[in-house]
Amino acid sequence: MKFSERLHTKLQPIWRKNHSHPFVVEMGKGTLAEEKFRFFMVQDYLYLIEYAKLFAIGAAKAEDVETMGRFASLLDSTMNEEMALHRQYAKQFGITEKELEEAEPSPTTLAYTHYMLHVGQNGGLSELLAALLPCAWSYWEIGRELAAVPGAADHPLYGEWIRMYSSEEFAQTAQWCIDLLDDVTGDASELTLQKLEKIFLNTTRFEYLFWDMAYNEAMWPMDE
Ligand SMILES: Cc1ncc(CO)c(N)n1
Repeated sequence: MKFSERLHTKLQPIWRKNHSHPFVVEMGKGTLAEEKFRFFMVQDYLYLIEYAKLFAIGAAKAEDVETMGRFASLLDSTMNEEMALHRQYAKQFGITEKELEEAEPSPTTLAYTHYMLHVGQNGGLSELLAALLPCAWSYWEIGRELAAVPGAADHPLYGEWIRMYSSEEFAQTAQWCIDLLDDVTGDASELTLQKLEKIFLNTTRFEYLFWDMAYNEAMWPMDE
């Protein structure tokens, strides 16, 4: 069994919880409150600034030119396509790019991005991939699931988001990360696989926290 299949099978219970989070479900139905989406967009922009750095670190850690080039293009598409979606939504909400960049990260955004960057900076390529894979993979699956809901992809506010994450290009990004992780773990020991599984589990859990944070618009509770 490929390592990615083992991860996907083993983590199905949490994976399902992520996909059935009210934020995700309501986005598909088109009933999600606009303020929750607005909160998510801003936090996700801050998240993506840090997430993109993982691709830069991946390029630096790549062991061949082809892999290095793929990381470079993932860095480019995250910053210039995925983040362009957020900038476009921000404009619609009357938030300037400066306000977007200078927004205060929520505790969950801080914890998630710092965990990923810690793993990416201190581990090898396989640790870095285990940390970033749940992000690309779960959004791809969520995009596809929501696109299958009749009318969801045409929703005036959420349709654009659904079309981005169910796009062929986003699918290719996720698939490339899956294949590379399988490739680099081809002859890894069971002990190594277990360590990687923990990292994948943690960022999968952080994905849940991120939906939950957005749904509850959760900043530091002691500041309220
Ligand atoms: C929190 C989060 N996870 C994954 C993605 C997909 O890139 C995203 N935009 N945000």
